[in-house]
Amino acid sequence: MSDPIAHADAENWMARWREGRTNFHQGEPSPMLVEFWGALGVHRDARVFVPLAGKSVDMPWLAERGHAVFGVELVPMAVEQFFAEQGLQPEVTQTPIGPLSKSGPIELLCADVFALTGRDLADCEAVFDRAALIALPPPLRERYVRELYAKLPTGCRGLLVTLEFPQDQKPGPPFSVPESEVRALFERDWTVELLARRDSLSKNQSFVDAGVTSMDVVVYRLQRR
Ligand SMILES: C[S@@+](CC[C@H](N)C(=O)[O-])C[C@H]1O[C@@H](n2cnc3c(N)ncnc32)[C@H](O)[C@@H]1O
Repeated sequence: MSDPIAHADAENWMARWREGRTNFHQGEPSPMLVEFWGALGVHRDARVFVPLAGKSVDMPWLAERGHAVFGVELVPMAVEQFFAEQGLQPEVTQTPIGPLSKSGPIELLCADVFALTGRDLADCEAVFDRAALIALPPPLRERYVRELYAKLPTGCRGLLVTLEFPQDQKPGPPFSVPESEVRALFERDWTVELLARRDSLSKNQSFVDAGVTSMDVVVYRLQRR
């Protein structure tokens, strides 16, 4: 990882997992996934890319709907915890960029997402991005969309979940990513449709405790042109 910002960010995530600072993790599938996945119209056997996957239970939820799931997560501890908590014993093979753990329809690659190639993503017909774009600081966000999303194939559909709150009231991650930034990042290559904007401050006590005065969760439907 030659980019110093990416390197510092990676170190930070390693430390978070080591120290158990993983309050982004949800024990239940993301409500926005459950509510809006159907709106994408992705067929059952489509392969779904889950970037910055953590140990998200959104992966088994997608697998239960018939999808093949391709998650990518940087931190080995997250990958180990995912399979242990799901009661699965994956088969592990080595790839040029990291170990790939596979159990049934779920593949979880332990690697830097920026190391993926177009070939790795060529057969992903959909992407689910929760706490991924918004986990990255501004310069990496730009790289993430321009480099990584650019490797997804034409016609690929995505569900993107973001947060919007006054960033000066609480430093990221997660970062507030306003609609204007989402459109500036994606609209060159992707059709962006806002599906929902919901007030979610009362569901995020740590933000209330930090003095944050407003917070929306925002969901977009993406389609690669
Ligand atoms: C905020 S968490 C969200 C995890 C998951 N999407 C969820 O909803 O629970 C972001 C995750 O991205 C991982 N991550 C950060 N930078 C990464 C990178 N460059 N490549 C792959 N994973 C990365 C972190 O280790 C962390 O598990």
